[in-house]
Amino acid sequence: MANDANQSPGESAEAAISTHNFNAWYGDFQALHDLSLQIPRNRVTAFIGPSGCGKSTFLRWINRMNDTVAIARASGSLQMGDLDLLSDRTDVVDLRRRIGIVFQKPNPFPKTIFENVAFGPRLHMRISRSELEELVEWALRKAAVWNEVKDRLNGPAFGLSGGQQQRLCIARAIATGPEVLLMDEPCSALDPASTLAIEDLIYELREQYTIVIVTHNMQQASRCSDQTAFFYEGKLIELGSTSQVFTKPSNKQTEDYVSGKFG
Ligand SMILES: Nc1ncnc2c1ncn2[C@@H]1O[C@H](COP(=O)(O)OP(=O)(O)OP(=O)(O)O)[C@@H](O)[C@H]1O
Repeated sequence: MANDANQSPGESAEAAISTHNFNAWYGDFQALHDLSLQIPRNRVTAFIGPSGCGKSTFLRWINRMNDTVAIARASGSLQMGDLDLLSDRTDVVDLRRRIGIVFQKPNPFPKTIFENVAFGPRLHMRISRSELEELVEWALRKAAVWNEVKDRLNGPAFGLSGGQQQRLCIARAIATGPEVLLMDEPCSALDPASTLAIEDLIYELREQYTIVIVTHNMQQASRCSDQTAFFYEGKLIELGSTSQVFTKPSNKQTEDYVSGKFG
């Protein structure tokens, strides 16, 4: 794997998501301050920073998970192309089809392996049974888990290992044809072999998807991302190509964090 060190982050590639002067609160507590950044299309962007710095909050605003948090509010702009991600008029069901999310702990539905992947397409698309079967196979192949599950598609998803369940969740997320995949510490519950499998997958998937990964694992950010954003106390401190942020950070706080002095 290689980082895209020659790209000027967020500038030379077209932006999939852009935010300007974005602020977010939980009640009176301001969790994010004046964020302005671009997430380039078909790249992997890593969000790093110590616990509580607002990484997940930002991710949750991107696909409106915070709609269920009564005390959450935001200001500023957050756009996917022309689509205003903060508008009350935005169709949130369609938005979540376009922006998939994979969580820290694999969370398959209590259904069969097949039904986990078929769920989203059934909700969003009108397709025949044979088209659905093809789509499920395509998504499971793309998520690099097909060979392990092809003979047990009607078996329970909970019967899979943690790493397999997480790849199943990735298959479920891509089956509806999203443009963006958000991953909130997707490997933190996995063993090293499964982690490496998911990292390889993330790097391959970027050819078709825009990926944002939140991670506490510095090696992981440097292995599988093109650009890295360092957050601290709700502020974006530094954004650059991953190789620059890890080898020549321009900010002292970034340097201390990536070198393990705090966090
Ligand atoms: N539902 C909520 N209600 C109130 N405060 C919240 C809520 N969710 C998060 N916060 C607060 O917002 C701040 C940012 O939290 P967030 O989860 O975004 O941080 P994070 O950088 O993702 O942390 P971690 O790396 O530990 O997951 C923290 O101070 C947290 O306590």
